[in-house]
Amino acid sequence: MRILVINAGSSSVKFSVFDMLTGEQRFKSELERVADVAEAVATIPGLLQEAGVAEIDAVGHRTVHGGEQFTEATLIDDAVLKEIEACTALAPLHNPPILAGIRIARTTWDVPQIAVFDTAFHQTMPAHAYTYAVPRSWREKGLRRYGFHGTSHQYVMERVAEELGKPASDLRLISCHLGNGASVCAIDRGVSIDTSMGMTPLEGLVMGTRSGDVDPGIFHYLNRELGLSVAEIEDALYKDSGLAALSAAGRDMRDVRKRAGEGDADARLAIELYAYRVLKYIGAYAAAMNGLDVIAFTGGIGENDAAMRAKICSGFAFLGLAFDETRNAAVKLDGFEAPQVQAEGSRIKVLVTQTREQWMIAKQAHRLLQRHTM
Ligand SMILES: Nc1ncnc2c1ncn2[C@@H]1O[C@H](COP(=O)(O)OP(=O)(O)O)[C@@H](O)[C@H]1O
Ligand SMILES: CC(=O)OP(=O)(O)O
Ligand SMILES: [Mg+2]
Repeated sequence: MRILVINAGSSSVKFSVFDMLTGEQRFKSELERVADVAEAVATIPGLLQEAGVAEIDAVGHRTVHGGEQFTEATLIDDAVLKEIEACTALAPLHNPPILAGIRIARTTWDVPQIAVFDTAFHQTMPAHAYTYAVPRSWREKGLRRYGFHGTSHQYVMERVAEELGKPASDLRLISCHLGNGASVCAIDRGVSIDTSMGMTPLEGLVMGTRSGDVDPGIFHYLNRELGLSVAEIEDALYKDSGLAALSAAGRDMRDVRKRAGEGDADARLAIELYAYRVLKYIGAYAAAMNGLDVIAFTGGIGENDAAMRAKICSGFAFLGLAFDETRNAAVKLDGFEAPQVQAEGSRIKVLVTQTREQWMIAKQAHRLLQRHTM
């Protein structure tokens, strides 16, 4: 059984082919800043042919928004496609390219296509975490927090549990997925109980081009004072905010770091603000779980930016986190390892690991197909 996975995120499209019998990755391709996901998908059959893996048994699609209707991996048919389309308004940056990918994949590979949802893992959140305090008639329209990056947070949970030799049900874990999009998730004994993204992937942390939390009061203010429409404001909060707005270095943390190193005050503030927002969420989630055993970092920034991890973790000495700067600085991930970077005797453990969204998607798709053929 060979599964092709398509992961269309906000800053890249990642393709992988896995042999499910051995778990081996037979093909991998990552395209950055893709203008047209359908076009990117169209190049894949040729690349698979070259790699000698042209025969595909199923396609797994990372699907960002599944609303309330999808709580697990789902076989895509016309009706499911329509339901995913209905969630598009909730993730305007993510769902359209994903849908384009699904449509072309269905015509390219005549095999089962499975949607695996970013939102599914967070369907365990209690009402007090997912409800917005807004009029009932709005809430009846689906206005609530959903959360994203669930596939990544779930992988991190499993990997951390494996590394520590304890079941996830024994751990209070905060997973920090710091990529181009970024979110923090409170995983209380194996279950997502809160996460920083909300109804859309706009809430929460400072991201590459997204603002994260802002006061909803800015909408009317900007409309009144600058004559901006609601659509223009939303567009700017998604695409012209975050790191990209804070300094002239743009959305890539590597460039922000470089400028900050040259003494640029805006870039320094961007880093400060980024770390502070993550720290605030970790503090809140430690309280929400009545304690904290592990902080885990993943995503491009979480995996690679040792100084960012150090800055965030420096805020938790009061909870018994003793950080090992040397171990942290030495982390260089090139596989599935999950090094620990706390000092000896630290009450809170800190792990760093590469996320494996594509592998998780393949596994869930595989499990679904096995259930269907039994
Ligand atoms: N060595 C590094 N130091 C700091 N940031 C890094 C480093 N390598 C990658 N990043 C950051 O990771 C982000 C992309 O993360 P990634 O998880 O690959 O994104 P995506 O959300 O598209 O999946 C970018 O902001 C990039 O700057
Ligand atoms: C939901 C989300 O923000 O995804 P990504 O980080 O891939 O953009
Ligand atoms: Mg991503």
